[in-house]
Amino acid sequence: MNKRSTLTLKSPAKPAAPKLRSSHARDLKPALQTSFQTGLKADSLAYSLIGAANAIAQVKTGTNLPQALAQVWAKHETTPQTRGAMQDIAYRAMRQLGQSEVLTAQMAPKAPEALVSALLSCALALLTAPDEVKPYEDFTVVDQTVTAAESHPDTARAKGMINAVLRRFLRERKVLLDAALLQPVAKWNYPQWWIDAVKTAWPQRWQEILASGNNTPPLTLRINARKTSMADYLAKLEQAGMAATQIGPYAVRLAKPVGVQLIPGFAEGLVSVQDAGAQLAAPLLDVQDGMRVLDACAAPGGKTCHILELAEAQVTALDADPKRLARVGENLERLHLQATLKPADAQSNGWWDGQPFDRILADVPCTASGIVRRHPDIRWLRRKGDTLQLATLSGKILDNLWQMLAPGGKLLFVTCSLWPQESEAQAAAFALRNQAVRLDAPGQLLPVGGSGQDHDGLFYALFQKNA
Ligand SMILES: C[S@@+](CC[C@H](N)C(=O)[O-])C[C@H]1O[C@@H](n2cnc3c(N)ncnc32)[C@H](O)[C@@H]1O
Repeated sequence: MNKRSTLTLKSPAKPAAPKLRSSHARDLKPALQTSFQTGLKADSLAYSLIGAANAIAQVKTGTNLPQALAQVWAKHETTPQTRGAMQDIAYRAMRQLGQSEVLTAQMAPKAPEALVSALLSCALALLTAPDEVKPYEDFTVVDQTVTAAESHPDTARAKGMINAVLRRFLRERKVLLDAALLQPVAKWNYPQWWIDAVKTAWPQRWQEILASGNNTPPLTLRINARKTSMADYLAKLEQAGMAATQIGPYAVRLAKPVGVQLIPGFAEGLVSVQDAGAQLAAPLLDVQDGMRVLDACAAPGGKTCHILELAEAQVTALDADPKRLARVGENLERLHLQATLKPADAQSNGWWDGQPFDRILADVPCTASGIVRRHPDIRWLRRKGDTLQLATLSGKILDNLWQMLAPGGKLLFVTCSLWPQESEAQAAAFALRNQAVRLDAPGQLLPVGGSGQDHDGLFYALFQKNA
């Protein structure tokens, strides 16, 4: 039996009657019924909408979006197309969440329950998309959102309200949007504390930074210098009919993002996917053949592999998360490279053999506020206090690693943060505490567009230990 007929069998013509909760009282805040099978057709927009809404509702309770989507996919029948549609809707919804929630508050008679609110956010993200990238007709979105609502016990009672809200939005779109956009959270689509933090840190460029975080990211590749050259790989892309631009010594940006399975030479290890800003790390570390190198926060291994593509070094790749460390192993294998993998805490030295390292890369855990265009859920998951907590952890990691650096050796400190507390202030305090010599490095790279610039927000500081 083929996949399609399996789907049809599982999909009755009429949605199963939703089971309503015994209590619908708002203050009980019931857990989401994430496993409920809706009976919708897996290839319908309604199915994708309720799946995406489920993921968004989970993000609101603290799960990151990739994990939330993976959970939805694990519990519900999906095809690659359905997963693609759910993902697309969920990412759009995250990028527009501020606007959608303000619009919902304007139109809904009372605060909707979690899944209802998430479903409305998914629908509104589709309805407010600019015409040129609008994936569905407005009337289809409204009809399918109501069908989705009807199919699930957490939303069925709100079906009428959802219908009324979406139809009102279509009738009064301009007035409603004009009013909503007076609120910064709706205009910029970030929590207010985040907007304030960007304004404080980057008073001249805060608007550009916030706006760029709502763009969809490019697909940038890193050429494997061991296996190919920029000229040869660009020719290969041209042969494959894929338009691309060189945007760094090893960086190529594809005009149109595609799945990795469609990238020429990916499986053979000719290229990897890596942001152009992240590709600065390995060259800055200045690794020479034969050196002992520690990549202290290595997973998933983008920078580990780049280091090994540039030099025959003895690399130890450390990460506190063994599952993430396994991904370093997979990447090394695809690229035919070798490193010693250590699941361990970079704050301690219990795992260290006492032999100093010539180079240390400290790509420390941080708020990831510089990579929100790739991870639009981060802004809704983070809390203001996270910055200080993560800066304290990374300060401990840096001080510990410094003990393991050979005299004359170099340590490269990297974050993908926009907050100075995690980056420049941390670098300055570290240099002072350890009498580290500060060498030339880019410092803060802001994730703003412009000619020749297309990278995430990263911070680089390079230190040398006195010989
Ligand atoms: C920014 S990511 C590293 C990205 C990686 N360098 C790359 O280029 O692919 C930070 C990593 O630090 C790891 N981490 C967090 N706390 C750690 C600790 N105390 N010791 C070692 N690794 C840690 C996380 O598991 C995460 O994989």
